[in-house]
This record gives sequence, C-alpha cells and structure tokens, in this order.
Amino acid sequence: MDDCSVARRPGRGTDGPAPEAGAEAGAGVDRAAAERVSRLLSGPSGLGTSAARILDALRTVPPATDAPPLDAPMDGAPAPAAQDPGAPEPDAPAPAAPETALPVLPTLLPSPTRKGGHFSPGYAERAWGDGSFPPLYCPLTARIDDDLALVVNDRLVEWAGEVGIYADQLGRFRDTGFGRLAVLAHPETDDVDPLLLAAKMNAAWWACDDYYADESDLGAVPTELPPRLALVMSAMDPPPDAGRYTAQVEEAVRSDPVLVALRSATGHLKRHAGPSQLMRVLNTTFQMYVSWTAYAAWRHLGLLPPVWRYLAARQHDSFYTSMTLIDIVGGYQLDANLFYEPRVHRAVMQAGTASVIVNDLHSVEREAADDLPDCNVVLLIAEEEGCSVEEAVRTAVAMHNDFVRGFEDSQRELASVPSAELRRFLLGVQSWMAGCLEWHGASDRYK
Ligand SMILES: CC(C)=CCC/C(C)=C(/C)COP(=O)(O)OP(=O)(O)O
Repeated sequence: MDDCSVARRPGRGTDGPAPEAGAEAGAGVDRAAAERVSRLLSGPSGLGTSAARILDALRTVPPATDAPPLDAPMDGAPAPAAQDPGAPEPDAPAPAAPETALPVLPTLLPSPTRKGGHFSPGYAERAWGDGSFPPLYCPLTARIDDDLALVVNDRLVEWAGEVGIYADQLGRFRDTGFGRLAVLAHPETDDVDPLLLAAKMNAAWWACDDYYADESDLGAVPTELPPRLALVMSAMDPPPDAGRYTAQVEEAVRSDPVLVALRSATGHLKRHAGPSQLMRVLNTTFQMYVSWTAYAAWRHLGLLPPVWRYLAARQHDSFYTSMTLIDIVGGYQLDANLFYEPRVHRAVMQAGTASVIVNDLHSVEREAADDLPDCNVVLLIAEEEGCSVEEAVRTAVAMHNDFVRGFEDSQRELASVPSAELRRFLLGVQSWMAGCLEWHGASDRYK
C-alpha cells in the first residue's frame, strides 16, 4: 500500500483536455456523415439492423466539432447561451435530411416552472455555496417544480418508513429531499411513478453508503463493508435457488432495512426497465462497490490515498450510477450497444465525475466531521499540495469545469450520430448535472 501514502506532487493542470485528433474536421465531416447515414438508413431493414447501422456510423465517422445542433427550435424561442451544444445555430445550414427523419428536440429558454419535456437551457458559469469561490461551469437547470418535488418526496418518505431506512430520523430524511433531486435531475417527465423510482434508487444507494461505508454513527465499519456489499448484490440480483442457503440469504435481507430498501427499489425498477437496462443499473452499482472497498481499506488502515488514486476510484463511484436511470425514467430505451459505445461511455463518465466533484465540494465539512474522515477530493488536494482548503476548492472547481467542458465537447461530437435516443439521453445527462448542482446547493444534507 505504499502508493497510498501522501506524497507531494505537482498541481493538476487546469487547462482543458487536448483536442481530439481529427476534431478540426468540421462541417465537411458532418456532410460526409449525413450522406453515410442516409445511405445506411436506406439499406436493408430488419430486426437489429438500424442499431447496427448506427454503430457502424459511430465506428467510421471521425469526431467533429461543428456537428449539427443537438436540438432544433420548435417554438421560435430565441437561442440560449453560447457554447450550448443543445442550442440552435441560426446561420448553420440545415443538415442533410436522412431518409428516416429523426425527431427534433426543442431548445427552449430556461424556465424554472416548466413542465416535463426535452429541452436544453444551455450551459453557464453558476455561482454556488456562499458565492465566494469561482463559479462552476455547468448546464442550467431545466425545470424547478417544487410542487411536483413535494409530491415525489412525500411518497418517498412514506416508502422509507415502510422499508425502515433512516427510521429514527425521517424528518432529516425528508429535508434531504431525494425526491426533489429526482425531479430536478429528470426534467423529461412529470410522471410521479418513474420519478419516484429515481428517488427510491438514489435514496437506497445513499442509505447503503451512509449505513455501510461512511457514517460511523449509523454503524459503518470498514471491515464489515465488503461482506455487506456482497449481500447487497444478492438482495438486488437474487442468485439461483440454493435451497436452505437461499432461505438464509432471504432472512438476512429481510432483517436489514438497507437491503429491504435496495430490494424494493429494484422491484420498482423492474416495472420500468427492459432486461439490458436492468442489468446496466445492477452491474454499474456493483462496479461502484469496488471503489467503496478501496475507501474502506484506506479508512481501516488510516491511510490517505494520493489524489490520482482517489480520483481513479471516485470516477467509478460517481453519479454515473444515477445516470443509468435516465432513459428508464424518461420512458424510452437507449440501446445497450450505444450506451456502452466508447465515446458515449466516456461522455457519461465525464458527466458523472463532474457531478460527483460537486458532491465533494459541498460535503467537505460533513466528511471531515466523522470520527473516521471519509475521502474527499478537496481535503486530499489540500493535504497533498500543502495548500489551504480554499486553494484546494479552486483546484477542484477547475477540475470540475474541465470535465463539464469535456462532456460538452463529447455531446457536440456525438450529435452527428443518427440516434434520437442518444441525443435525448445525452440531454438527460446534461439535465442530471444541472439538477445535481441545484439540489446540492439547497439540500439540508449539506448545511
Ligand atoms: C446516488 C449514489 C449513486 C450514491 C452512491 C455513492 C455516491 C456517488 C455518492 C455521491 C456518495 O458519495 P459521498 O459519500 O461522498 O456523498 P455524501 O457527501 O455523503 O452525500
């Protein structure tokens, strides 16, 4: 574990990522891509062939920075903030229409009271915290509907009472507002049931994190974490019947509110998700747990990991997990081969990492306060650089902004892929980042 000791190392650069090879290919590439897509879409048809053609297009179209706009205006709304890959470009030539017309998504101005739908209010530098730190470059929040949030949150608290999580602190749980997070992060729908699904899944993930990983007061013990997480997998994805041994597993699941919550939320998920969507959520959850075991080892041994090592773990323990719900909550399906296509995967990882840095920025005090302090990127940077927490916050903000700009570039690049579901999904990811920042700034959890 030598590499876990804190070693002084040069500061992270804050410049944006180097441009992709071929990124300057521009509009010519788009035209070529549109022609290719048109050809592909007019080829043979049949089950699975359209997803295969889209993947083929993805494989062969080089990245382009001037990809067609993600959305086109449908209601004559003026163009939103610059640099928004979701924004219409007034002078841009209309992209060549493929034989099969793709539905366009409206780009609308931000409206805090807007009802559910697909819209991009754009990206901006957003003040956060007490406003004394540099702003976070982040998408704007597409919908703030606190009446709907109240309905979802009330239903969530009722459910928490049934499954037994946070039993002696339901008031605090209510004020945390995971229901509000779901409504902010999923502006695609006003439908309470899928929003409640997102609220339950996130609350159950967080309960698992609080009870098993982070909060000593709630019984989190580093050495107990790995076997507990192994049981979570069986609660969410029951293995084939092993007779009386399975009966013992079921008894253990019933007796632990965290497991009951995860089992129940997964049951709700199964009502909305297709098989590949379900397994995407489950496998991402289990993948995230590998990082949790790393943190547990560091806590147990009293070691602080170097920043690079923490970040490498945190990038697999991020709101990427929450983002796996986007199409499920939205009521459509992003094909598994598109979800896992490397450039799409990287884009969602960029967004998940940015959002989880937002979490670390808001929870510095909370995490420093535990008897066994949790890893936090700000605290680790301060330790490693020997700098003040304020300086470390600035470094983390710069890192966040690089990830968001990286996502924005990826979103622009992927806009030329002929898949309405993909554009919709990436818009959902954009919305998730926005809602996440909005929520962290208001939730009682971080006060
Ligand atoms: C919602 C979800 C996937 C939660 C699991 C872990 C995660 C991505 C977190 C944000 C939890 O991280 P952390 O423990 O730092 O969060 P808090 O500061 O305790 O809210």
